[in-house]
Amino acid sequence: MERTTLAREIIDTCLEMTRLGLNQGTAGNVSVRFEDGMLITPSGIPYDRLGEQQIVFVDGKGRGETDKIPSSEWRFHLAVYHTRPDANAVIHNHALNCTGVSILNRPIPAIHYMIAAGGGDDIPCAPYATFGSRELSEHVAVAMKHRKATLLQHHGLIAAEENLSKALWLAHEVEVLAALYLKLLPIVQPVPVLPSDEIARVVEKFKTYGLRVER
Ligand SMILES: C[C@H](O)[C@@H](O)[C@@H](O)C(=O)COP(=O)(O)O
Ligand SMILES: [Zn+2]
Repeated sequence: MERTTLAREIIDTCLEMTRLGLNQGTAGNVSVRFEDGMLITPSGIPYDRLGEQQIVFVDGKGRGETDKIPSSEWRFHLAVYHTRPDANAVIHNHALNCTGVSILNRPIPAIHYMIAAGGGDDIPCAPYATFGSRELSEHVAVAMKHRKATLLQHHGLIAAEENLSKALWLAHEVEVLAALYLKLLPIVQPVPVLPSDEIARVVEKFKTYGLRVER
């Protein structure tokens, strides 16, 4: 797809993320895989002021464009593309419930079968490191090796998928799971979870979900 079209899709995704209540202010960032690197939102610019020309290209080695400042989190976006060949879009936000669980420094367990949308039986929580740091990108690479989404301790969420609309859908699903988990925690501990073999079954079913008639 052409660069300007992808840049527009990135901006529309950012605006929709805010409309859905998944983010606030200039928090968060969005990218898509492009050529040997990625197109990514610039740092610190409100989404409703973004134009296509402000979206930044960063190559696979982390070299950006001289006249633009890429998101401070370009390192972890690149780390996800390196770690997950299936990912073409990465979304980061500070969704309230995801961030709440991240502060507790725990993964979201298999409280509902939709956990499988993240590729396994939990949404992990990558250890804290300063925003924008190489250390944070290394934690993200580990957490995302076997998952499509991870919490970032004391920070927020990352979701990666084959395209932007699926990545946004996943970010929304994880936020719903995080909200459910936070509601249940004061009522019952430990919160009941589904067994791993059931989640593995659902992960498999999701690979063809909506693509063929179930028999
Ligand atoms: C301090 C930043 O807001 C940090 O939280 C970063 O992770 C973020 O979400 C937005 O930073 P950019 O505007 O640099 O993408
Ligand atoms: Zn952030």
